[in-house]
Amino acid sequence: MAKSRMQSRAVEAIVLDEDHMKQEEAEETLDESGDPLEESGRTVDSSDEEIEESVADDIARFEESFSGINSRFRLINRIGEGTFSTVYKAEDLEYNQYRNNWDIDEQEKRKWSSPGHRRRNSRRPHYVAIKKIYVTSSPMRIFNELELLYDLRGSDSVCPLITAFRHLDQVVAVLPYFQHRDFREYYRDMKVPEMRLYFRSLFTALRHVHSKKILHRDIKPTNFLYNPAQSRGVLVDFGLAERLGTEWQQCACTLGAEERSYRVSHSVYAQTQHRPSCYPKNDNRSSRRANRAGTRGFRAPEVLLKCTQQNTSIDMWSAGVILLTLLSRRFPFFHSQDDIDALLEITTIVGRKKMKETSLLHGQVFETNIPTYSDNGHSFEKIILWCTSRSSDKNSGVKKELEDDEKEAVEFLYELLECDPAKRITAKKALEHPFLTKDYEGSEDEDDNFDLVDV
Ligand SMILES: Nc1ncnc2c1ncn2[C@@H]1O[C@H](COP(=O)(O)OP(=O)(O)OP(=O)(O)O)[C@@H](O)[C@H]1O
Repeated sequence: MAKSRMQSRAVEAIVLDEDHMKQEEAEETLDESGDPLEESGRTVDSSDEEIEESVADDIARFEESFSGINSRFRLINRIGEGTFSTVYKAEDLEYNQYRNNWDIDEQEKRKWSSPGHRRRNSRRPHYVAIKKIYVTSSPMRIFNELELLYDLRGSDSVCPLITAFRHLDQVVAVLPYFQHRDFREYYRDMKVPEMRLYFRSLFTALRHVHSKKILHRDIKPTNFLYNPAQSRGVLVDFGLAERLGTEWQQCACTLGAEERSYRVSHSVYAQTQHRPSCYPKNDNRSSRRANRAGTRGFRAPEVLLKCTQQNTSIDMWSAGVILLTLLSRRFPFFHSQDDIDALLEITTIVGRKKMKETSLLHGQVFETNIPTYSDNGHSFEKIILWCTSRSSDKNSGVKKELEDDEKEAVEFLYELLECDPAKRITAKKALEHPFLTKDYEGSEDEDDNFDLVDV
């Protein structure tokens, strides 16, 4: 009888011993995920294509250093290189020895095949993605990723963990290989009806993740492997994901409106409002600490403002940045060097007034002496028209407008790129939004069977 890998192998394979745990002290503290421009994000779909010599050398080194990997997998190519890992495509040589509940395609085929055929072992090659997590990652971080992936099993839209192995200090995670197209190949010409399909798939994944009270924290195109031909994508890379409520400390954003405004009106900031901006010479307050992990350009305002009670809505903001990218045909849309830059980029759009309000919401003060920021910012309609070279011509008096379906997309965009996390749309509600329900006959996906918790 075939064994299920998750039950029989992963658990015994991942033994992060005490010595290994101690390495945590030497942990790298990198919390910035890959640059959206620099990531390779390539997927090579034909399995036996010529590979570069440097890739072949890299594969040979990996096979040599990870004893036994050759007997289980035939490494084919390097398909991704991120900040925390290198991902290889490989053929699973032991496929027929296990129960492969994760293999939806195979299960679908078996469902329709004759009983005799069903008993026979599958002869076609089965591909997996082997994620070699860099040894500089802390054992806790690796364990966290594997544990969350295990908790998220059972959803079509989250790339499941098949198994994982450790050899000395090297950990590899084995995932089903998901054929997808590189975002850079289609973001310039994706039509609005295709965007509806893309986001239906993305929010189905996020609804599942959020229903388990997990924040992904790194939503960006390269972490959502989308196959336009199947209108289906899967979420990958839970390396920065965390459970809701991890290391929370009270932030002003969760106070009632009355209490918050009382605190603001009695703050040091309020007392210095009528004087020119001044700052204490020796400020002995400890600086605020909050999880800022994520990728530049995709971080929500509350992450940049170091909110200490971040929740699943940070992923909805990042999804909004993807929609803005698709509508504006600009990738990456935001290209900040640091958090201050990132806040200023958002301020350019939402305006100075909104950014001040958003900052106060989290007990922070936003001041800028850059004169070009307007108080009210610019509408997304205007920005999209600018970005797609459709600005109105003042001389000829021709006023350009967005197409009707783009206007619907923009309405949805405002719900995603809402600065106040409490008002931002949830994944569950997003799937009920007219932008995503239009022309869509009910949902048949298995994710509907999960207990949903509105967060
Ligand atoms: N299951 C999979 N099937 C196909 N390709 C995959 C799979 N998992 C990962 N990849 C490819 O590898 C790339 C890197 O994977 P992943 O994001 O998990 O690594 P990472 O080191 O955490 O990356 P980053 O620094 O971008 O966050 C992906 O963008 C994708 O192109």
